[in-house]
Amino acid sequence: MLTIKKVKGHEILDSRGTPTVAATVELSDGSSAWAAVPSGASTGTHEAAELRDGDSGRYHGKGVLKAVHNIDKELAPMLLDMPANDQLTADQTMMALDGTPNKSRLGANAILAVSLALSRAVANSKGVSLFRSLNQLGGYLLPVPMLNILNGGKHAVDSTDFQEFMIMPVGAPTFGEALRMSTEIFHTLKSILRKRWLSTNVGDEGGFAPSLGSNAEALELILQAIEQAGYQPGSDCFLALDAAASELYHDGKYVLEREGRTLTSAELIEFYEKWVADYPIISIEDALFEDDWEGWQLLNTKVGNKVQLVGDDLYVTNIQRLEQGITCRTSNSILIKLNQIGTLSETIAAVDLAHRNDWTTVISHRSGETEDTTIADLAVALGAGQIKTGAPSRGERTCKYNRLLAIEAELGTEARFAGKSAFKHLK
Ligand SMILES: O=C(O)[C@@H](CO)OP(=O)(O)O
Ligand SMILES: [Mg+2]
Repeated sequence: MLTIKKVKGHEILDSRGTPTVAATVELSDGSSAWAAVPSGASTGTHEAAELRDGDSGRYHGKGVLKAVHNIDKELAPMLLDMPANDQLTADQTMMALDGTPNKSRLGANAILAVSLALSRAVANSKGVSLFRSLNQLGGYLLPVPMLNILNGGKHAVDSTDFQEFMIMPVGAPTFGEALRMSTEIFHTLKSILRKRWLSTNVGDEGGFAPSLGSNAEALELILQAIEQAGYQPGSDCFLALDAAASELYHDGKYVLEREGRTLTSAELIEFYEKWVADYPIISIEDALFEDDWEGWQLLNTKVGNKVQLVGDDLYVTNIQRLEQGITCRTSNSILIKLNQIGTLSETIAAVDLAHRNDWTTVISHRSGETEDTTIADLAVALGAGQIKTGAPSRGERTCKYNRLLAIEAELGTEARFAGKSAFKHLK
């Protein structure tokens, strides 16, 4: 029987230059693998608890070093000699050892690093790519990329209120063509910004972060870029947003600083209704505050049949919150982030639950990333249909897109691009 022989934690740096956790797992047949855990800036309150050092970059010994210590001294001895092929038991063993509902004792980041390294080591032992090792569907669907080409909110200083203005090249025939189309639009946007003397410096996720007077201006600029690059907005390429509205929510209202406006939940919903009518928007993520369940319900009744409504901070990849969302019909889609929940098994369970209920899923990076490309394989393995992993301008983002290109090449004629089929409301 293939068993776990060694588990080791490491401290590494993420793309913001802050410490993060990685782990190596070795198996009895000599196979081994490494995996790293990213970090968020606009984190949801209900996410699993990580052991981190904060944004100051100063080490206080309680954060990542503690997580690494927990891997070496608690998780490693517990997992030693356990069967390697049983991911669920390994994950459940780590959760039981942690003993808290939100993984706060050992750290969700410590547990996730080991969980992912184990799955990668098993794929190496089988001699197959991770997406094949994790696939239970029998077919391979390449995701539509959701590229954040204009960064605002907590990911950039002095830009837009809304955090992410994204493009989705839904009309492309293949993943490779979708990526080519997106990079053409990205470079065209750069030249449009330059001509207007607007900044072309990039934010945390690689998108531009110009200082703009309104949020709508961001949409207008991107629409121009799509057209100037030679594509048709609303058929070749759509717009997508992540408002990250929990960050805008203060004392029960939503503050749009760039526009000097403070809106109630109902007013913000009207704002979205108008945008959905005026612009080719295919998806809105975190449109409202993470605990504004009633607002989400109302929004879903108003525009849920015209646009994908994605819950990120709202569900935090957590089965219980997702179940509540399905019951209350708060949206029609969920963002999936491994480190919001802390194990591979729970992440897969959340995707399965969403798909069984005819919801769409978007596999996502974090704003503080690493070179780890697991999410690219996961998106294909689970047939998610969509992946969100930033702009094509920073290595920690392009490595995920490049991994998808490699997967597409490995699959050859077996590869199918999700395109329009990834969206229920376009069918
Ligand atoms: O809000 C989000 O969706 C993410 C990723 O884009 O940002 P962060 O990792 O900062 O939470
Ligand atoms: Mg989000």
